[in-house]
Amino acid sequence: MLRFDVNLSILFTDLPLLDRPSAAARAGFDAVEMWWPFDGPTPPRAELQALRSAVDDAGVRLVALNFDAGDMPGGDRGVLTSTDRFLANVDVAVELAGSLGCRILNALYGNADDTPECRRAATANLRKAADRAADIGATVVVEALNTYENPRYPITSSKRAFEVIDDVGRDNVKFLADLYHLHRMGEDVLDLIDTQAHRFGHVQIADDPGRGHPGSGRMPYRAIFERLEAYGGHIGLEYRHEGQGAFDWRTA
Ligand SMILES: O=C(O)C(=O)CO
Repeated sequence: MLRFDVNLSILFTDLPLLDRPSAAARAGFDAVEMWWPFDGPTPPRAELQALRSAVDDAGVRLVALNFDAGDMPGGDRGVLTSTDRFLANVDVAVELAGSLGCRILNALYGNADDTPECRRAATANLRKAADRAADIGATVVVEALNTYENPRYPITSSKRAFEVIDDVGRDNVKFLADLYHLHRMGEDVLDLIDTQAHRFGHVQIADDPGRGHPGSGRMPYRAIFERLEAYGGHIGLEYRHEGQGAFDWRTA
């Protein structure tokens, strides 16, 4: 049986952050995920507690959380190679995730040049994040993004993401298979699932073109969902929906 969660950083965005968990629950979702929702790596404890309460009170489960990734609306896509900022966030993010039973933490690589120096920093910082995440039994995931919407992001294929993961060499560092980004980059997502699903730490979906709900584009979602039955983890709904809330195509 497929388990879906809704990404509250791209859906329900017509509502204030703290109202989104309960809106997701009312829409029939029991699991949520989000990009780092705070300004900066170390928000005030009161803001962290307010988010915990909003998730708990809504009766939904946080199943995935991004580490601090900078100004996402402004085009940042991670701070992994900005060592001081990334490491300042690791304890905070892991503590927040742990307090909510969240076991997936997404470390976006950042708009960094793919130089040997950046690769060394990313590898070292992912190891630190992985070792801290292991304290709560969590997995750190590495995501590939498409170049059309993320022109400065260097991890743009499953192959390059697997290289990053292999360099880190930690069992709890795995791949975030965002099928929309990968399909937009021309990857055969059906073959990827067939051959690499054992390396997936998390899956996110949207349709291509348009990044709308499954069925709004040309991706083979019937075949994708058949193959994901064996995956077992949550599938993050990370699509755009122009109306209020989240369009739940499953009930369409
Ligand atoms: O920035 C995006 O498009 C993402 O998918 C981040 O997880």
